[in-house]
Amino acid sequence: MPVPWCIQGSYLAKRPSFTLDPAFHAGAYYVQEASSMFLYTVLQQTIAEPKGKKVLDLCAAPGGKSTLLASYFTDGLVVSNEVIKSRAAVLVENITKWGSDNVIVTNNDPSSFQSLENYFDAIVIDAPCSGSGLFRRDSEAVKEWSIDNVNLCSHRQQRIIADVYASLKEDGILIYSTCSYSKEEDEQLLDWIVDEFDMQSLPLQTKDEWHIVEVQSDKQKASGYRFYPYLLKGEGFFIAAFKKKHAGNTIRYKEHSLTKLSKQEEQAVHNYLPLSAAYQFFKQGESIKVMPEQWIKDLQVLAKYLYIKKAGIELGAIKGKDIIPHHELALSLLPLHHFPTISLNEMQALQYLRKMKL
Ligand SMILES: C[S@@+](CC[C@H](N)C(=O)[O-])C[C@H]1O[C@@H](n2cnc3c(N)ncnc32)[C@H](O)[C@@H]1O
Repeated sequence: MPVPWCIQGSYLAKRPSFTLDPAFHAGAYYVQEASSMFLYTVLQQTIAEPKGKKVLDLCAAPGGKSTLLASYFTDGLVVSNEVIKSRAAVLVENITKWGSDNVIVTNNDPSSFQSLENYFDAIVIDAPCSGSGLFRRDSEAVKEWSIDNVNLCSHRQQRIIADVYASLKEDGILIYSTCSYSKEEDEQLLDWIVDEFDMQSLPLQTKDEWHIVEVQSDKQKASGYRFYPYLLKGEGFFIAAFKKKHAGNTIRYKEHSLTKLSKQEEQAVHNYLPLSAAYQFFKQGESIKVMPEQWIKDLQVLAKYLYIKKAGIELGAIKGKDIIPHHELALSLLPLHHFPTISLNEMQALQYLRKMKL
């Protein structure tokens, strides 16, 4: 059954064992909660032309929103950031499986983005929150809830937004969401955004049959959208969108240079993977990576200010005359038609994944 507010989403009749599905390991789909997928509708209504846009997913692990963004901004650049190191590793795994070549994963505190003034066309902040929206399915969330934690989360959310505000361009879109029902993290936070910054709330269109509840912030300055599990098929969720009214300073970004391939290496790699001129190869240590050429300059800028965990697709390494391919290449969405393929049944695919002999 389709998720009504996201064309790519489907409800499953029952939860299968994903770990026993080779397609799951290949990144053919990503398992995520239906309410969160409303992000797709928000994007459609606020960024009708995704081509060439740069978007930051600031609180990205484990990667649900980032996979959705990568599929929406196929001709754009997605910077997928997670501050917690262990969670950033899971994010890298999920983005690798998804296979998009236009995602850069970073592992930074939101304050690191302050130097990138006027840089992003859109920022998604799926904020760390007190989690009351998950009470129905997660008994731990009930035990951990306290009013002190709600206040702590609200202050943290303010700090996070303040940290990245400068990096949003004029007319840039800020999408803010939580999985909390607390007004301190939702409606009151929206008022705080309008009071504190040059931001205009963007009302969204919803269909009556979706049963999403539109709310006004306490001071009536902004619209927000609440998802209640007793009204729709999805968990508790809150989302709102804003547009930045005026630009900050225009600055010249510094760049970190990438290691280019030698002519010989370039030729060997091109023979192995004949991609069009729209792609550029570069080296990181022994590994050869590839990214759309149009984002290479941005990668150089981002590498100057941020800790890059992953950029583009890892092709493999050159060993003498051979190219030793990396598994990431097989998981990628790059055109790989010229490689020989063999068909496996489900059992063989699982055996392969368990590193057993076929
Ligand atoms: C709601 S989760 C994000 C879920 C993710 N967007 C998805 O769709 O899969 C919030 C994330 O914020 C991260 N986080 C925690 N403290 C943070 C902080 N101070 N600044 C930025 N992110 C933080 C958490 O580690 C967590 O990964």
